[in-house]
Amino acid sequence: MTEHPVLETTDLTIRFGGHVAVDSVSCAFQRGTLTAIVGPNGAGKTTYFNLISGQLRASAGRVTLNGEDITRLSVPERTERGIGRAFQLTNLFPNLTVRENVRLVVQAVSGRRYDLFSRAGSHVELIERAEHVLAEVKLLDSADRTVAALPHGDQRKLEVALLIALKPQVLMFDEPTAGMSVDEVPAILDLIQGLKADHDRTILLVEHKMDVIRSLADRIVVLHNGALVADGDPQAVIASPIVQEAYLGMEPADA
Ligand SMILES: Nc1ncnc2c1ncn2[C@@H]1O[C@H](COP(=O)(O)OP(=O)(O)OP(=O)(O)O)[C@@H](O)[C@H]1O
Repeated sequence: MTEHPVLETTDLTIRFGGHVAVDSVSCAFQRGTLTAIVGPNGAGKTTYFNLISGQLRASAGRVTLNGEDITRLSVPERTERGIGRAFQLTNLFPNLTVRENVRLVVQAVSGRRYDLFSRAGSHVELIERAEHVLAEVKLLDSADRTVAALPHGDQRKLEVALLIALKPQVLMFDEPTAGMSVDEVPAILDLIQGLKADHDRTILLVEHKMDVIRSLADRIVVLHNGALVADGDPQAVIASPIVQEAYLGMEPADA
């Protein structure tokens, strides 16, 4: 029996004036999967993400999380329910250390969710939880450095750390390797690969780079002109001539 999807969009649509940027997209995301959302520039990928995370409000259709309709909820309300989006965090404290930044988020989440259960929110447990998050993103060695002194790649890792400290059910990455130098890319890919080890997580990834998609995705969804035009197993989607030529701009030989 198939599990109920964690996240689902149904006929999700947004119009900007006369332009339909996301066009009646129906798609369900299962727990424990990583889905890459691909398509040419302007296909509607980021807009689709914005509709899921709440930065934009839909013109029609709905978004549900564990069956609850969240279409009209604000970004913080969606975050609270478990939608986490990486690289959108503006709340890094540059003059605090990596560890202090992580502890602040862990503490804030703890206060939010466990305030009546003092044991769960005890000081020792918060510290341990922060160390666990730091270990997961492989930042223990840099934990005492101030954020301002971190290399760019480590700042990205810290952003992932703050995301997972929020304990989201759905983790969204919009071009996580964009702007990275070639030597920084493998670490962030390893990190995202590692996030899949926790099978409670559902990961959505917007990405252009085929090698990244190939190494991470369990499934590929293709958007074109705002509409969902292909959805399935990565190999099959990548190999399909229509997708290669029309939507990914590749020659079949590149696959
Ligand atoms: N706030 C907005 N107002 C008007 N048009 C918008 C707005 N946001 C996006 N669009 C339009 O919607 C379409 C989809 O844009 P979107 O950024 O979602 O595409 P994308 O697939 O993420 O592209 P890219 O790969 O280049 O990032 C584009 O035609 C874009 O110009």
